[in-house]
Amino acid sequence: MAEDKDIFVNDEQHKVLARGIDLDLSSCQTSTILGDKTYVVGGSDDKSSLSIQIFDNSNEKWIIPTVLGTKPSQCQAQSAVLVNKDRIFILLKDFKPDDCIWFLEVDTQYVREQKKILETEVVAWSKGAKGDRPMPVVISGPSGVGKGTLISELMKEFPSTFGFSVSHTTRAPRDNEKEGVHYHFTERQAMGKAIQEGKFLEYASVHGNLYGTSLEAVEVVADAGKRCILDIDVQGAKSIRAKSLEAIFIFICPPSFPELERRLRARGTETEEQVQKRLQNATKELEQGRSSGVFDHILTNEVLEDCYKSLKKHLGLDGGMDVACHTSPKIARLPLDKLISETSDKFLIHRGGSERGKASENSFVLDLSSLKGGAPGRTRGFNIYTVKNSL
Ligand SMILES: Nc1nc2c(ncn2[C@@H]2O[C@H](COP(=O)(O)OP(=O)(O)O)[C@@H](O)[C@H]2O)c(=O)[nH]1
Ligand SMILES: Nc1ncnc2c1ncn2[C@@H]1O[C@H](COP(=O)(O)OP(=O)(O)O)[C@@H](O)[C@H]1O
Repeated sequence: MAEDKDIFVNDEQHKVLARGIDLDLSSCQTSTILGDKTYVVGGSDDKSSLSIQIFDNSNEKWIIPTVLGTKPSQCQAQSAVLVNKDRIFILLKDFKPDDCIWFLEVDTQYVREQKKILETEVVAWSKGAKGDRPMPVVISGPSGVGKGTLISELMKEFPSTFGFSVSHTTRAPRDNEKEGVHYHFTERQAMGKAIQEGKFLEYASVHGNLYGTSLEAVEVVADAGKRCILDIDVQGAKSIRAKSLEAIFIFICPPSFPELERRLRARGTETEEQVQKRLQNATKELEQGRSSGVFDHILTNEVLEDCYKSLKKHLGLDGGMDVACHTSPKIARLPLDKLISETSDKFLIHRGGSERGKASENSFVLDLSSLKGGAPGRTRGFNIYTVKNSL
């Protein structure tokens, strides 16, 4: 094992910072250097979130960056270290094991893109999550074609395999719809703000209302070890495809236009005006669905049972087993009072009180060598394991 390099901010790294930055060590402020910039995390009076400041060593000025992504709340950073030369790995204090690993991206592709768009200094939070994300399923099709019906059949038959991505929408709830189950019903202004803050994977204006998939909606399903199903329109499917998010894209067609109209009216959930709007949009959606090249499979929902069978076949579910795509992440209990040490892209985490620099049974290795994903979503693909004394 390479020699441990102490990166705990309270001592060694503090010395590196002899450039006029006084860290507030009582509030566990950490600092990390990348090029000319020193990223200082934590230490605000507001204990409800971690503050971030950047000291530009080239002109000795402080910068308050725009902070994107979902931030950790109510916490103090215990340790921080640069990984991959583009993000700061941050271990939080007093947090549950599943919640203490975070990444503050400072120079990833996402952050560089956002800097260009926003024309300001940008950093982005991404929560560390164990386990890989099973490939999501995107289902699109015109209103009334039977998407919801097919999805609820899948969820009923395979409750451990699938989880539904609950979208946000500005449309009013229908009588049978529940907040947080069918949609997160929201005000346009609040949704616009959340979109600006980078919290959405995609969004689109459909039938006069705003609809969108938040990153959180997809990640909570993946966190539960389930395969995410998204019921979104063609524009949303296109934008997910463009982001190269690995997914299976399925488009559902009606057997005929009159049958689509019959189903939509028979459902009885829309006013006449809304039915007309949905039917008008259906022509364009059907054209785009069939010809856009976005969809991997195009199914016709004539007889429900047949279409459902065909859907299952395309999803590799002919066997009918209901199993989670991966078991819930088994995470080694991370010690609280801890120090971390770096050995290339592996980090040794010592339980407080153990002799520093010596691996013990109380030590853990955090292996970041296969990091995947990142802001504005979760960072996945790392491992945690205990260290044997022989290391
Ligand atoms: N782009 C996008 N479209 C969505 C989202 N959620 C729902 N939609 C689409 O919005 C359209 C209208 O949905 P809804 O009002 O529930 O009506 P329904 O399709 O008749 O059940 C449908 O095409 C949905 O697939 C989303 O998060 N993003
Ligand atoms: N294959 C089918 N044959 C007849 N009716 C269907 C079929 N599939 C769905 N339906 C009915 O059509 C209506 C619209 O289906 P729904 O799942 O709400 O569509 P979507 O979610 O695409 O808007 C519902 O009343 C549903 O019961």
